[in-house]
Amino acid sequence: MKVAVVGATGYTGAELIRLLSMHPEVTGLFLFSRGEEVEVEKHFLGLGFAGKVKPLEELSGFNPDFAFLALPHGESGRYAQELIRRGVRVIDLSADFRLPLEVYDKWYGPHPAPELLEIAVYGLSEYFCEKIKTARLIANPGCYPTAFLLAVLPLAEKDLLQGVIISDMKSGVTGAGRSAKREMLFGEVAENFRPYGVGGKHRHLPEMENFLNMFARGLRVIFTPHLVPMKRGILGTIYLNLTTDFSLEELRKIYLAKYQDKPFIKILPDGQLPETRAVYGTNNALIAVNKEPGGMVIVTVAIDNLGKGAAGQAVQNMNLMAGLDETCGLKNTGIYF
Ligand SMILES: NC(=O)C1=CN([C@@H]2O[C@H](COP(=O)(O)OP(=O)(O)OC[C@H]3O[C@@H](n4cnc5c(N)ncnc54)[C@H](OP(=O)(O)O)[C@@H]3O)[C@@H](O)[C@H]2O)C=CC1
Ligand SMILES: CC(=O)N[C@@H](CCC(=O)OP(=O)(O)O)C(=O)O
Repeated sequence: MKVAVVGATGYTGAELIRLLSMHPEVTGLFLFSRGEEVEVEKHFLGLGFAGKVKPLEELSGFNPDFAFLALPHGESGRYAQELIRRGVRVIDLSADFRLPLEVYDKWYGPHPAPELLEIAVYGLSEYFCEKIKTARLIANPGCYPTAFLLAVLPLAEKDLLQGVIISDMKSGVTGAGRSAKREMLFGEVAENFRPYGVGGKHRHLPEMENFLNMFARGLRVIFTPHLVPMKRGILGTIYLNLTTDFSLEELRKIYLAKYQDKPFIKILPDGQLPETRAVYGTNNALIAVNKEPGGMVIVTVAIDNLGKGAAGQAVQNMNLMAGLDETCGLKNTGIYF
């Protein structure tokens, strides 16, 4: 397969290069970004891929089987238009095709390609697998919503939840992208731990609620993200109220049954809890289910924001679209220490 990565000089771009250059079915990997043509090694010394990053203008003369858009919101939509018109299947890592138009406009501003929204499929691989297989345009989910939805949907889809869901999440700094921002400087982030977007202000809240509402009605989400002084990883602690009392054993059985044939989702046994180093570099999600004495369920979840939260899930979606095993090129990609 010939595959293009557009926005190859960013963090998710780098992770896509790492994964796609090792992928057994990718025979041609073509990289594009703003600026002059340069060797990949000039951007990412040691990444081990010997190609060049070409200027974005050259994308117009090129028809790959798949194009990954690793661009900022608003930019992706414009490139998707042109690629879809030429018959290229597109996996967009930005938020451009994740939400209904009126919700997108409210949180992100005017939509760059609203006419494509009707063909976009939300790329949460474990839940929309059949639609993903035949899709021309994938809206790859946000990192926090991926962790949240994987942790909550097994109970939501059985109508076992009520009231407010508290979603307390922490992310490493690569989640914020590679462009220079004062609040992401080493001096601001190192040995520091801070919340942000508190009080319903984070743009991943509507994404969580929109897809949660497809499976269960009447639930409200309180989402508080935090920035942790580490490079990659997301840890979520999610507090849930049940409609009926279930034992911990019964709850675990629901999760195990739901994800039994899902190779990237691991439900941890009693006594084990997720941690970010255990998913570093992988496409895995680790989930643990627990209950506190008052009856609330506490689901903890760990993913790599650049893995299952972005590039890993994007490659999983390409595998599904290409009719390959979904784990193709995604096994053994992690690092522990
Ligand atoms: N980082 C993460 O963990 C996650 C990111 N995402 C989403 O994936 C997308 C990429 O994220 P990430 O890799 O972190 O972002 P980065 O900021 O690290 O990289 C962005 C890329 O887009 C290019 N770019 C920036 N502005 C423009 C523009 N106006 N026109 C064309 N190209 C442009 C950059 O090129 P240049 O080198 O020229 O600046 C770079 O190649 C974003 O939409 C992000 O929200 C989704 C899930 C998780
Ligand atoms: C640490 C950090 O800043 N994280 C990002 C989320 C990144 C992500 O998943 O992405 P999308 O932008 O594609 O929705 C944030 O909070 O905005």
